[in-house]
Amino acid sequence: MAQHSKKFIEVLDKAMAEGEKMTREEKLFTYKGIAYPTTVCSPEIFKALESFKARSDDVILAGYPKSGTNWVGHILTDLVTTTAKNDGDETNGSNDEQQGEFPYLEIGDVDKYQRMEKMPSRRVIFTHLIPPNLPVSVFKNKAKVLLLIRNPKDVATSFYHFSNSLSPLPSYETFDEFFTAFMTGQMPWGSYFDYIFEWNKHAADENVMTITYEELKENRASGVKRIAEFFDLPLTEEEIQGVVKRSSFQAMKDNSQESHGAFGQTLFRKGDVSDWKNLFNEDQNQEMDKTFEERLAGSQLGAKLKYDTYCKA
Ligand SMILES: Nc1ncnc2c1ncn2[C@@H]1O[C@H](COP(=O)(O)OS(=O)(=O)O)[C@@H](OP(=O)(O)O)[C@H]1O
Repeated sequence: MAQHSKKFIEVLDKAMAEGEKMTREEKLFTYKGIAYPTTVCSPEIFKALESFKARSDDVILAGYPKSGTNWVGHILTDLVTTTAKNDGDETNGSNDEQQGEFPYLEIGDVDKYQRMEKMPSRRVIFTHLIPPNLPVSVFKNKAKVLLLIRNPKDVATSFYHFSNSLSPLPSYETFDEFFTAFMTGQMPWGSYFDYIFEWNKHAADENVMTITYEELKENRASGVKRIAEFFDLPLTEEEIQGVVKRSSFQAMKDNSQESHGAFGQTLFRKGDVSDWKNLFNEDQNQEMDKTFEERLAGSQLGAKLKYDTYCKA
């Protein structure tokens, strides 16, 4: 099944071609104190985004870059599309394929949000944004949000390799150089610690469900079932197993040329837990452990991340 497709590949191919021609300094711009890639975001889009009207039946996925958003986005799209087909409705679920929109909310053009008003329910929407930068209607209209989080050492590892393979992002000579940027929040979409800190304020909301990359790796079937229940998507056991099968790392990687084009070769890298052990040195481990302890250790999301299990050797 082609979950993404033409529009998705078109946006990414264009970004990669533009990125090739840019200097390091040109690749990011800052909006309200947070950096974003120039090739896919702009201050004009952020202004237009304020007018976006969320619906209570929207299916929203929130995750910091490199947390596995394409993976869980694929699961969500598959769940919504399967439910819609059962209802005899072939028009919703795969926004991108059928509606021609890029699934990440903050990526697109200034007219995107007007077009989205015409899209039938249920719309599947991904975002890397923190709650204060989301349109107010998301919380006001009680849209359901699935919050995806991943242990910070693997997020940093994935982001480092991604930055060095993808032309729209600034690259780094050494992991140490990247690590400094990551720890000081000089990253596209800002600091991961700020991200968790801000989302933690909504972790107890009844319309927000949190899932971790690691628990999904541990037991995909159980995670898929929980997600389907949260969004009231009534699939049969057989249909759930189909979604589980189609969302394995290997299945998605094998389908990546069709789903993500050239970008897929960079995106589907390892899909593992603990790859940070191949990159972090002792000083970097200590520094991140300390920052986690100071910023997130006592919080609800901090506990969900199971830092000691996943980030300590
Ligand atoms: N099916 C499946 N199973 C497990 N892991 C998967 C899967 N699909 C993608 N991935 C991994 O998710 C990481 C990319 O995260 P994102 O999709 O959020 O990246 S992006 O910010 O949107 O570019 C990236 O992690 P790393 O491999 O550690 O770099 C992908 O490999």
